[in-house]
Amino acid sequence: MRRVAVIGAAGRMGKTLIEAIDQTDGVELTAAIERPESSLVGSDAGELAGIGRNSVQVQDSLQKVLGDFDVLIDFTHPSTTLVNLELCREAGKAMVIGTTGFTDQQKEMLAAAAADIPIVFAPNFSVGVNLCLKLLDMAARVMGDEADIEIIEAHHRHKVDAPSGTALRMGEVVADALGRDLSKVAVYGREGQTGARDRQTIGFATVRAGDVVGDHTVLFASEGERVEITHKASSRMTFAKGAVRSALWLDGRAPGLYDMQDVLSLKD
Ligand SMILES: NC(=O)C1=CN([C@@H]2O[C@H](COP(=O)(O)OP(=O)(O)OC[C@H]3O[C@@H](n4cnc5c(N)ncnc54)[C@H](OP(=O)(O)O)[C@@H]3O)[C@@H](O)[C@H]2O)C=CC1
Ligand SMILES: O=C(O)C1=N[C@H](C(=O)O)C[C@H](O)C1
Repeated sequence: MRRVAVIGAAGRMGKTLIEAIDQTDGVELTAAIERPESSLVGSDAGELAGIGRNSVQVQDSLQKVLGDFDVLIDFTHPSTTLVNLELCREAGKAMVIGTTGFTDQQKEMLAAAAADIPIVFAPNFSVGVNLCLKLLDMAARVMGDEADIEIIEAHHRHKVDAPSGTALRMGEVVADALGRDLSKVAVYGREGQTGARDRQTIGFATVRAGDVVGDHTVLFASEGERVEITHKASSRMTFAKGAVRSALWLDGRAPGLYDMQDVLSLKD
């Protein structure tokens, strides 16, 4: 049985992860952690997630429970994840990281830690989005030189980073396929007298509204036709199931930085 800990246990993803672990054979929730100031510390993690009592008490520190799990699932905030990363690295614990909003420098810290522990790090753990990444590579190679490329994403009002990690990854996949450097060609929103569109650019547009779980569209628009590749998540369970699948996949894996494409065997 794979022993799994969830940090950010009271968050939107934390609660869904606890439910997904409960629904999956071969994994067991052995620790749940929240911010020390949280009023939910000490509560029952199963009750918190709405699945009934599971006798896992929410703890106020990862350090206290380092001996109690094999893999940590972390969907929190970049600064929190980086602290957890060092603790897991020292303790030799595997990690599944779903947090988004890291800077390039912070991503390098994840890569450095992966020299010592196995980590699955992905901006989106759904099967559908990872399939879309493959389709985007193909669409960019076929249409990219002729088409204007725009990436539109929508999320719930509580999301704190923009564009979404998924939208940025989609941009990277398209830019890589076309031999472009995303940091040079990305345009994050437009306003005023912008001038005509530069064909090389990849545009991003962000919507934040209500309870949208996560919508992404990549538009390839040329003269006379356009292709739109769209993914819509209607439940966080799709992300949670992918993260739990990753936790199982990490069992016995060598140190390294992996992503959901590795877990799904989608790499060439
Ligand atoms: N890769 C993927 O497939 C997906 C990624 N995400 C990403 O996951 C992250 C979390 O999203 P979401 O669940 O919606 O956000 P929430 O704000 O609902 O959850 C984050 C949780 O982490 C807690 N937390 C923050 N700091 C600490 C700490 N030091 N110790 C323990 N717990 C802590 C927060 O507590 P508090 O509220 O008190 O701050 C909160 O409960 C985001 O970066 C989001 O983009 C989301 C969905 C899918
Ligand atoms: O914050 C969210 O909710 C989500 N974040 C991820 C991202 O930034 O791409 C994935 C998903 O779309 C939901």
